[in-house]
Amino acid sequence: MTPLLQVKGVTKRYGARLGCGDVSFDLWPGEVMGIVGESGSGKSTLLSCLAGHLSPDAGEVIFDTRAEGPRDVLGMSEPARRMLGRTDWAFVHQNPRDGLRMGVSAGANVGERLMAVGARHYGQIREQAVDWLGRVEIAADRVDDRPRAFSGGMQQRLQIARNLVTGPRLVFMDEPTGGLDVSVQARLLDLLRGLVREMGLSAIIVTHDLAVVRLLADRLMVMKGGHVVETGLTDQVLDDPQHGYTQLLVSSVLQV
Ligand SMILES: Nc1ncnc2c1ncn2[C@@H]1O[C@H](COP(=O)(O)OP(=O)(O)OP(=O)(O)O)[C@@H](O)[C@H]1O
Repeated sequence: MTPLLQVKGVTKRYGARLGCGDVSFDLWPGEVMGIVGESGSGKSTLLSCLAGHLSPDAGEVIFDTRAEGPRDVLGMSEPARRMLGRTDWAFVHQNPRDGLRMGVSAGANVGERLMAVGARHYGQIREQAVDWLGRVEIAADRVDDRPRAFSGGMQQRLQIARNLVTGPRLVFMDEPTGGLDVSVQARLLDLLRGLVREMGLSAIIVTHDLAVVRLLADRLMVMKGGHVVETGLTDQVLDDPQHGYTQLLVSSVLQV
């Protein structure tokens, strides 16, 4: 089996400051990788490098594309990478406003992703959009409402529907439950877990919240000061942390 994503020695500096240093791992089809660490540990920098939003100073990111097999993401042209972002990849932002079009209806937010991959039949697009709204627990009679009229939790669920409707192979998530009330977070996590399992999604999830990775991630990477200090199966790392920093993180002594 070919890894879905191969990350080799990814390093990003901001001037003299290290964003992330020499990060390497393979992500396998259907696998969910969690990236945890305190604020400033390099999680977002790494995610941005992997998703092609930032150019690393060194390293390779190779993605097994549906159309052409393994391709070097960093060497791709911008249009090719944008196409990947509309087809094989999805990105769920912490703030739904960064991932939604606030000026168009909920149905259009979901439907336009289908159109971007070639869907043309209006009736079918609308039907699929309503179906997806239902899957993220948004009632069909809200299909014509704009996201602005939705609560934070609903906006996040809409962003998830918009991202998953085209059946991506890899979903990047940046603090998907951040900024939501605790009760809303729990519901969203349940929903996400159901979708990840049902669709056999591969995902990379950056979070501060160990409960999120406990529920969603098969494997965990712990970052500190831009470096990966520990990696392993989620339950193993959380139940029997080897690195002192992970032990602090798990015992919640560290404020993350
Ligand atoms: N645009 C930037 N310019 C300069 N330094 C940056 C920039 N973005 C991040 N950094 C630095 O890179 C390091 C890693 O930051 P990064 O945002 O990746 O961490 P993080 O783990 O995602 O933190 P948080 O959880 O707070 O988002 C930090 O030292 C940060 O100050």
